[in-house]
Amino acid sequence: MSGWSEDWPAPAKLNRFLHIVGRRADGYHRLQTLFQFIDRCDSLAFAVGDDGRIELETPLLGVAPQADLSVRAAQALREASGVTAGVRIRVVKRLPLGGGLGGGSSDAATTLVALNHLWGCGLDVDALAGLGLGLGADVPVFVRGCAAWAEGVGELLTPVEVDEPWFVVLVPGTAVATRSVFEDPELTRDSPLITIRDFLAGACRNDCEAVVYRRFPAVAEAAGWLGNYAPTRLTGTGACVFAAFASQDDARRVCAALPPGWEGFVARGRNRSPLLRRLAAAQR
Ligand SMILES: C[C@@](CO)(OP(=O)(O)O)[C@H](O)COP(=O)(O)OP(=O)(O)OC[C@H]1O[C@@H](n2ccc(N)nc2=O)[C@H](O)[C@@H]1O
Ligand SMILES: Nc1ncnc2c1ncn2[C@@H]1O[C@H](COP(=O)(O)OP(=O)(O)O)[C@@H](O)[C@H]1O
Repeated sequence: MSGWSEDWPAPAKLNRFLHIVGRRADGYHRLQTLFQFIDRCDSLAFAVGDDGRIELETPLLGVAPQADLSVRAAQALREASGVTAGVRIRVVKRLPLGGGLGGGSSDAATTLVALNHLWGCGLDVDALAGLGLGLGADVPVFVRGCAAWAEGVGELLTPVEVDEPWFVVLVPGTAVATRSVFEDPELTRDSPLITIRDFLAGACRNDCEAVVYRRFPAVAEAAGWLGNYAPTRLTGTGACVFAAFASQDDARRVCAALPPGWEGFVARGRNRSPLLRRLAAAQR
């Protein structure tokens, strides 16, 4: 086995808005959303081996190693590329599970991009994004690494450049299962299509909020508290909520005022994922 690689970042994302605009024949919901990265990341390291085994050194509580999205990504890449090498994977987890920050999807994307390089698979970014889509709807945007306007179930991506504010992100102590939100009979499923111009004019929201705030009072309470400082929105299907601020100092002041026992952090919006910079450095 070779030594451990240096760290590879797996950033979180925010859904700056999320509209549900219809449903596919297979029951999946068609969305419109804008994905932007934030500079809050899990960190992954890899030790390539020649015994063909894919192993996770850092299993998550409640997730079997074989079900971990980093392991599933490594397996998918090995099958698609035909390489016979193995790998040990180490994840320093900073992103909450079931928080709507896409941590699992981002871990999968970073594994695909890093191992494509470390194993020398030679797949191009379209092939990696295609593999990622088989693991989760949010994986392709993390593989491509550009903030994006997304349609379909999140796989039809158009890169965008939008403002990169400082955000306060609150992490209510509860995980929201994406499936349970999409199954709720009261979910809005018929939002009209909007344009990027509508988004820029502020004509957007997150259609999951009513359902999530009703079912998870702790999320509603977090949104209510942050809403006293700035317009607040749910990311994805939650549980995290966020608000934008003009400066890091403004965002820090709000975070410093969090009630005791509440969790939150300050992070900067990013149109380019730090994963792209890391890959470029590895290729130099
Ligand atoms: C809606 C988003 C927005 O970012 O929510 P978050 O998960 O980030 O909160 C994501 O696209 C979520 O993508 P992902 O987290 O990969 O969802 P999956 O695990 O594939 O979906 C879990 C279940 O939710 C339902 N589902 C998911 C996505 C979708 N567009 N329509 C659906 O109906 C399906 O029943 C699916 O089996
Ligand atoms: N490496 C991983 N990191 C986080 N969650 C994972 C991972 N692998 C599998 N999962 C599973 O995926 C679920 C959703 O993960 P996550 O991406 O954190 O939430 P969300 O999709 O709400 O942003 C988790 O609750 C967990 O069961």
